[in-house]
Amino acid sequence: MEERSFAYFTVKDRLPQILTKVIDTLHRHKNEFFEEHGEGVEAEKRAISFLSKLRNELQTDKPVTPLEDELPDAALWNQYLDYQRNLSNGNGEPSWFQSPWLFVECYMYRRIHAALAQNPPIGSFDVFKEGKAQNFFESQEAIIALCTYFQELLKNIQDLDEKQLQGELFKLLQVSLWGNKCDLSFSAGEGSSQKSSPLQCLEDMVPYIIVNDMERLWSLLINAKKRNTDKCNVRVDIILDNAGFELVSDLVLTDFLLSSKLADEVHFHGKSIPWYVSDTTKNDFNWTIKQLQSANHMWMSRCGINWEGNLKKGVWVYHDHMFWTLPHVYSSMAEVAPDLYADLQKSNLLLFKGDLNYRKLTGDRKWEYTVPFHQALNKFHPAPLCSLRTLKSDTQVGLKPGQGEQIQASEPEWMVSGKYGIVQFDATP
Ligand SMILES: O=P(O)(O)OC[C@H]1O[C@](O)(CO)[C@@H](O)[C@@H]1O
Ligand SMILES: [Mn+2]
Repeated sequence: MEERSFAYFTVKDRLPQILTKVIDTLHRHKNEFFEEHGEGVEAEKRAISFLSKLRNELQTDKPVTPLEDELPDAALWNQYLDYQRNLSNGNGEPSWFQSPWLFVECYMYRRIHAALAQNPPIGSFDVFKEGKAQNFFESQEAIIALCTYFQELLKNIQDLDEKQLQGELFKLLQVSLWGNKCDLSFSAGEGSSQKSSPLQCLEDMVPYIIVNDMERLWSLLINAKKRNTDKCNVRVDIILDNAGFELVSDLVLTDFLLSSKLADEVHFHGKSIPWYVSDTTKNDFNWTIKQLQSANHMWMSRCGINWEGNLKKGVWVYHDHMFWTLPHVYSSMAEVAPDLYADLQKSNLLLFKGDLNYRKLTGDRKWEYTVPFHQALNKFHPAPLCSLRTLKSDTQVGLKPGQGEQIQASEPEWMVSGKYGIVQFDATP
């Protein structure tokens, strides 16, 4: 990791802050563990000491050590660690600051998971749950605005012509894109909710979409719809990112795809363990739909009820595969998780949400800005795919010559501020 780079500051400042918050959260829940399980205080102490040790290893730049737990993915992690060691040319064990940013960040979340998973009865406690729920509640107004807009739209969706349908798709794509501003690892767990109405300022934000392939997405979807016969369903997959407002915006987008008959089934991919503070797990997914259902607002609860129905009917399917919480970049998916790769091949379109997914799609390298997206994907191509991401890390490809330099000149922080976004598509196999 380069000293004074964005990666360096993340590992030096942000990751220890996140660990401190996790420790504090466990402390605060001590009594609750006791009341729930009649025990748990010992487990909480053990987990805290494990986490303090982890924070110390990070802050004093100790070697990154193999995982010692027996969780199902431990062997794959340790193989990856071996591979990193070989890359460091026999210079011993790479330390936290000498290892790639993507790897150490993933590794930290995996160790947090181990601290809890190894300590029953608090093994399935999600240390980030509170923050995710808070983000949801603080975005209440925006969620109401979005659900209301969407339910109104559904009333006459059958009567919309192609142009109008395209316009609505573009709106909801943008809401889902900007929803990606609301993640919590970026702010080290400090609040980051959607405060204003998500639909109002879309027009003003168009200039900040620096790669905008929405037209190409539309062509793919409308052509698939026209070709569609009863026998062959159009399937869209969405690789989710953050819970809270972003998740609601993704659910609205995917409901639109079904309701407009641009798609027949949607598959969601979430994380199987708590990840990057705000990423969506199965619990968050179900919790969010339940919250909407029982909300004291007609259109919010209508959304929740419909979505529960979609899951029951099987037109919405939730998956979590351990691959999404491994450190591997996506060009190794075919080899490391061939079952997942084969499943994604059944899709007509893969939507990847968020910054971390983009880093893993592009191998998290410092590419020249003008390198084609297809090249950076490095043969990862299970199906046509699109990244919807606000820029929060210094990887960006597929720009026009001079475009990156021009933005850089007026806004040095453009790659990490979350202010710019992309809708970047690649369909070539
Ligand atoms: O939720 P997102 O969009 O994947 O963003 C998470 C991003 O925030 C960061 O944690 C900021 O460092 C990045 O590591 C990561 O890419
Ligand atoms: Mn995230």
